[in-house]
Amino acid sequence: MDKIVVEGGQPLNGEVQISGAKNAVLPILCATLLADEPVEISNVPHLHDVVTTAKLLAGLGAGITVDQGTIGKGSESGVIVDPRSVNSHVAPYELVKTMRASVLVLGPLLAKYGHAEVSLPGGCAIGSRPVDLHIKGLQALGAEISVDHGFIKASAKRLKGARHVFDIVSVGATENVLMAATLAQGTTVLENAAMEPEIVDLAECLKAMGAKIEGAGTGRIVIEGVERLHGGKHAVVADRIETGTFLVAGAMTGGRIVARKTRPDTLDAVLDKLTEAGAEISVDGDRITLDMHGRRPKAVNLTTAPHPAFPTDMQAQFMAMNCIADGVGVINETIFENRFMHVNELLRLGADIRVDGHTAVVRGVNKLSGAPVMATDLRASASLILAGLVAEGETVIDRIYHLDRGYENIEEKLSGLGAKIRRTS
Ligand SMILES: CC(=O)N[C@H]1[C@@H](OP(=O)(O)OP(=O)(O)OC[C@H]2O[C@@H](n3ccc(=O)[nH]c3=O)[C@H](O)[C@@H]2O)O[C@H](CO)[C@@H](O)[C@@H]1O
Ligand SMILES: C=C(OP(=O)(O)O)C(=O)O
Repeated sequence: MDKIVVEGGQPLNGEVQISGAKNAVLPILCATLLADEPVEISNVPHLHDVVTTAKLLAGLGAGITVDQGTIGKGSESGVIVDPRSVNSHVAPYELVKTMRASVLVLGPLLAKYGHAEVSLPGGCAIGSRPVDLHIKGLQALGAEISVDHGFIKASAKRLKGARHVFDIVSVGATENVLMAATLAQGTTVLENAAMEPEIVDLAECLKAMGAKIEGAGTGRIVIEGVERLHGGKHAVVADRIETGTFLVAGAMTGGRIVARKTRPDTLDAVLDKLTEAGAEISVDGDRITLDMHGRRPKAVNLTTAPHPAFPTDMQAQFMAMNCIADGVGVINETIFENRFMHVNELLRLGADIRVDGHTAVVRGVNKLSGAPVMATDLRASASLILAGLVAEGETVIDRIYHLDRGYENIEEKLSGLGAKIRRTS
């Protein structure tokens, strides 16, 4: 099994190109099922989760063409999905269990073909992650849904537009119901919808396919159903979590990082916290420059909450920063019940962290010391790399397959900024 070895102590300096967002490309690939013609997606990051989604779509019968020439090189890598040959409506356990976002084929299959069977995704390291809100939202549009032998079985002649209020804000449930509503009869109004930039990007792609959507990016999305969606082209939005991860790497190491081809307007809460930590941040078009001028970061308090508040997907990385910051930082995780799996591993590197329920109190120490650690989930893996970048000696991170789900070429990108990092098998 591959491991990542990081030798700490180098301040990071230089430019890094940000990839397309994992959390945008996955729903967008699922949305292509709604079309009657091929859909061309560009700025597709080369990630394990993208490969899994492509396998899932291919398993349903869709034609997938990958631009092998450019994918993974950070240029305009692309995927064309031709949904005309779809002949199965079943998402099997083998694929869904490895990637929860597979449940996002439920809404599109149901809306387009009137029938879908999708394996229940089950829990994962960060929490139980039920899909009841997805089911309730689709039922509000008239779907008949049962959960049987571990599968969600959904059917409907044609979905009907309705007003639906989500009990709590859910990114995935908003996406599933939004996609389904594009082909429903009549108007759907989604209240208490998630406002994440990835929802906006999905809506942009759907609109390029002929969908009629207003209000994406607000808590109220209005969708006027259409008879059919055509083919289209869409470029995936930049990954705000990848951007934030590299900026934290710059802040922790006292360096200067330029993140380019990103979307600064999607990162308000993260940039505010980095400024609070003492970073000088400047924004110029699609570039963000972070300069620590060699300073040690100051500890920050933060509470995760739905967008536009501080993202849970950046919590572990900021915890790593607080570990070596000046002062005490209090971190409240309000989205997932078990998203402190990285704490025990950070403790192995010499961090001082106390956890009480959903709160972690992190006292900054003068130095961390390298040790073997184990990645438990995607962002936990990123936090361990960040900690390794400032730890004395070598940090060896095991189970890095989590990392490959969501970061494109992370070793190459960090090496390009001066980090001493390598992958071993
Ligand atoms: C592929 C993708 O885009 N993943 C992101 C998405 O996950 P995901 O879409 O799974 O996260 P949700 O926004 O749905 O989850 C928010 C909260 O709602 C709960 N919930 C959700 C659905 C449901 O039916 N019932 C229910 O109780 C969850 O357990 C969680 O406590 O948003 C999360 C929150 O920003 C991010 O951390 C993930 O990176
Ligand atoms: C939790 C995450 O992803 P997923 O929902 O795909 O597990 C993440 O991107 O941090």
